[in-house]
Amino acid sequence: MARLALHDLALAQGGRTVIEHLAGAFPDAAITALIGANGAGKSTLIQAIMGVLPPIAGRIECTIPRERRAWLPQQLALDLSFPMSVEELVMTGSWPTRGALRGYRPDQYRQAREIMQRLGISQLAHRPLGELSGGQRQRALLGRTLMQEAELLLLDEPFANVDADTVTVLTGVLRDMARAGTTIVVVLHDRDQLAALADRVLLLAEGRGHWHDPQELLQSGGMAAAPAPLPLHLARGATR
Ligand SMILES: Nc1ncnc2c1ncn2[C@@H]1O[C@H](COP(=O)(O)OP(=O)(O)OP(=O)(O)O)[C@@H](O)[C@H]1O
Repeated sequence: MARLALHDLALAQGGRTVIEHLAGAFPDAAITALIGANGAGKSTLIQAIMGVLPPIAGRIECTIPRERRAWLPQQLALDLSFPMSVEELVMTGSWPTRGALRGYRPDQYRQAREIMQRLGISQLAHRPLGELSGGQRQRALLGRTLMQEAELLLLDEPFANVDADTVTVLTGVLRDMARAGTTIVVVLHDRDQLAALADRVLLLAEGRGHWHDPQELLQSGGMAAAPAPLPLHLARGATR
């Protein structure tokens, strides 16, 4: 049985129903792309899976322990004025399992160094977060989830405002994480990114969810040619 499944789920925002009768399982050790027009409810579903938005009906079944669930919010949602270096941010990935007050072991520093190297940010280890570019910041945030050894990773538009090199690095790391067993759900808008990443697709439209095979969806013209966003027939179904 899949480690993350939705059962006749309904979600609301500000008293208005956004999604209804959503059911299905996210495949383990695989990447599911969450797509849909603006306002279709992608971020709402991510919030519900993370447990910060209670369902108004149905339920979310998740057997992955809370300390192994990680969430990369949209970049705009982050407060980066907090004085912290890249290395310190990556190290906080050990907090959910080890606690914030216990100090770090030498092997954890080693692990953080390996992660920063994998992400190409070793030279930025002692740089404050506030001085990073969008791409550098996104690499550091993904580094934190690697440190956490996340088994469920939710990402909300991780490629927005990042450079092409970062897209390549992040894509490789996400594929490796899925291969190693992580269940990944990623909000995407771009056809090329969907082709490069997705093993499965959950399309939200008209308040409902539709599961697709990515190749079938791409071949059927269900997504516009790159790099355009989703086609209008999907946007029309949005419930904003
Ligand atoms: N805090 C809130 N209070 C009231 N309504 C909200 C709130 N957050 C979102 N909504 C509404 O809920 C609906 C779904 O929003 P959501 O952010 O989940 O969409 P989305 O698919 O992630 O959109 P986008 O692609 O623009 O990020 C929209 O109609 C939105 O206006």
